[in-house]
Amino acid sequence: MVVVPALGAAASSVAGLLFKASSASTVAASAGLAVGASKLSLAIAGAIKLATAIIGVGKLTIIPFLIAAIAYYNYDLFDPENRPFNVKEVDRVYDFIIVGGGSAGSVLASRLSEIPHWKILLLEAGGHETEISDVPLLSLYLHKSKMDWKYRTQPQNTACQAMKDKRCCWTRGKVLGGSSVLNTMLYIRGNRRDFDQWASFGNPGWSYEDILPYFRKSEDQRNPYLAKNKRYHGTGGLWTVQDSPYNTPLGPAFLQAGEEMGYDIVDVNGEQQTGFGFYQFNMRRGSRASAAKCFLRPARLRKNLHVALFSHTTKILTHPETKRATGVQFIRNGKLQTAYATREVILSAGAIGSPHLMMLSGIGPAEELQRVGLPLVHHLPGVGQNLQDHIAVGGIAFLIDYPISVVMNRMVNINTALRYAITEDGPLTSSVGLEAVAFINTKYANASDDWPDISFMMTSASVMSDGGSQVKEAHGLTQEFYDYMYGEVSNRDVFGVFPMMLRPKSRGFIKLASKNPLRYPLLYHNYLTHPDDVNVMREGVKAAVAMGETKAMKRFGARFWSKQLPNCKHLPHYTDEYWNCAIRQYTMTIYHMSGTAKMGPPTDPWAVVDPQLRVYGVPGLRVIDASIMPTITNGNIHAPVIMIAEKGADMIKELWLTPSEYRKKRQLEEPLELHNVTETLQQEERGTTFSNLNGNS
Ligand SMILES: Cc1cc2nc3c(=O)[nH]c(=O)nc-3n(C[C@H](O)[C@H](O)[C@H](O)COP(=O)(O)OP(=O)(O)OC[C@H]3O[C@@H](n4cnc5c(N)ncnc54)[C@H](O)[C@@H]3O)c2cc1C
Repeated sequence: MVVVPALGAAASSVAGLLFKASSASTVAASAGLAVGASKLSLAIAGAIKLATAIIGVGKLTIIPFLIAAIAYYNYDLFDPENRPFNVKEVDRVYDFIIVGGGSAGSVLASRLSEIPHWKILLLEAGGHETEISDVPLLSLYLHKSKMDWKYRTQPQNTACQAMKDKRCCWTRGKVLGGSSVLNTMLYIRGNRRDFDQWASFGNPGWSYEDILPYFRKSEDQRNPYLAKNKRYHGTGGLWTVQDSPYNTPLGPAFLQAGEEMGYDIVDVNGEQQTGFGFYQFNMRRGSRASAAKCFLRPARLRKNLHVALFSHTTKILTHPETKRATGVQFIRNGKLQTAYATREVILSAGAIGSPHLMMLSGIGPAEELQRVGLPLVHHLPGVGQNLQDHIAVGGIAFLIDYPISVVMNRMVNINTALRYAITEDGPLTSSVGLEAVAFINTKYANASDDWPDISFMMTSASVMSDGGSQVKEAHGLTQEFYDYMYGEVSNRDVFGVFPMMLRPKSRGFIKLASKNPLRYPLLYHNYLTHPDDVNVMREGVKAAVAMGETKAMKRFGARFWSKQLPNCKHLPHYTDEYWNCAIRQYTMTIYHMSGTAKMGPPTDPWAVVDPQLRVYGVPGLRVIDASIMPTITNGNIHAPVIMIAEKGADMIKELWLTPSEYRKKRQLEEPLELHNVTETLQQEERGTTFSNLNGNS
């Protein structure tokens, strides 16, 4: 907890109000406790100041009250497992330097610092997460805040035509925990074929059977029914996975709609991906379980881990002859500083940050570096290429007749704030209304493959549910577009479906804008430039609209908000031509940028890292984050990123520990469940069935 000595008037009065209103006033009557209470009061006021400074004041009037309530009722703010310490001074030399304390970087710092004789430095450009970033319903308030890098793509005419300047907003976390602090916490692992395909590209060790133990390793599955399925799920890991504590009647209805459409109800992270199911979330007791919280906090007392916040890395240092990565330069407290790594530098700066930093350090396409006047260290044409993302179409909403959906001005009030703070449930634990998921096949997918090409993200809310205050801003929609399309249905009860295209064939890229490390790179999304993507996306939209016609959804009076989009009005509604135009207007990123430093064999000229995630031609440098995906996985990518980091950490240990040290560590780590799995597999080989363990049955 950061305590800010000079209190703002609003902060003090909310903290005071809370003390008066609560039974604590009686307790505080005792002199000893009064001291503690005044410390708590200071802490509450400090938390309010910090969170409002980061997120912005006045966006939501309930915020100061909510923070005060959380700080007051939440014992874990004072728990020893609190935020990691931010080192005052960075030492000169470490064994490993990790650049970027995001999803992957948090896992790596945690796992590598398990080895007491290794000294680790974690450099993060942002600061700490706050009480407000913990609240699932409010995650959209974090977009465009100080925790967001606030990237915008270059204007292109294939997508995002309804956005300001025709530029898509690419939110990325600039905070310890990275994008895991801003994301919607959906826990989806992808499809076994994704990883088998990675292996088939020439990446041994990355097949589904190879990587499945790493998913289980980090997982702490809190749904007892799913946890029984030990082949697919782990318990006792650092990363909590739980069901949503809050659902509306629309979630179960959506599953019934799936059955009407002929799909199974499945555990989408289990045996079969195709089908409908409730989402699971990376939450712990209703609050965000960010990568920083789950992986770094348990390591905060380790002396061999130095976490340096507000440290913007500007360059990877390399040896002039061997090209070996020797350290990094970074800006902290306005000063350019240097730290050296005796073993490895690991880039975990994300799919934009990692290739950007490589190019700034002379590692990338030679002609690109020459263009901006940077000296070449190593020519690697694939750096910044192969950019992939998942897109959906925004604004697909269905009006309903009952006051049951997530309408923000009804959901966020003093009662729900107190309920969240005291009982850790209620509407504020809803991840912006996301409730259920479907993996379906359009006519372009082979249904017998169980490799669906569209995912429905079902929400009990849509763009109009907050009266145009946050979603519109986060997505960068123009005011005219919002007013024309949704003005008349602002704050009405609706549910929404985002049809997300799972395996895009279009590829974007990242270029340097300048050799100044503080200037953002140029981002080219290239969405919908491949005709197959247009076809799949269009069919996905048609399927989403059809879903609203099921009996299960009609029970609520569901009717598609069918107003024609301003740029497509000239085309007959509901035709393929109309939808082909519509998908280019409110094109919505699902924030899954990946692939910009892809893994591949030495024979692949576009590969940036080898299957051990070591950068080709630059010894001592690895990339471990979303950038290394050769192809994007079939679903939201956070769980795969955590898996990549778990596997990456293990490969580093295997290289640098002696074989006996490594074996000992693995034996200690291997959780009980893995033994059970081996046993179960042996039983299966002997002919016993698996069905009693299968969460889908
Ligand atoms: C709004 C949003 C919603 C999402 N929702 C979901 C979801 O519900 N489910 C899901 O599966 N996925 C979701 N994702 C995607 C998922 O969160 C990301 O793919 C994942 O977090 C990426 O992890 P990473 O480690 O590659 O990068 P990040 O987590 O982005 O980490 C990169 C870190 O590096 C730091 N950094 C960058 N450059 C530098 C530098 N030069 N010096 C120092 N530090 C630097 C950054 O500040 C950041 O902390 C979402 C993402 C966003 C943004």
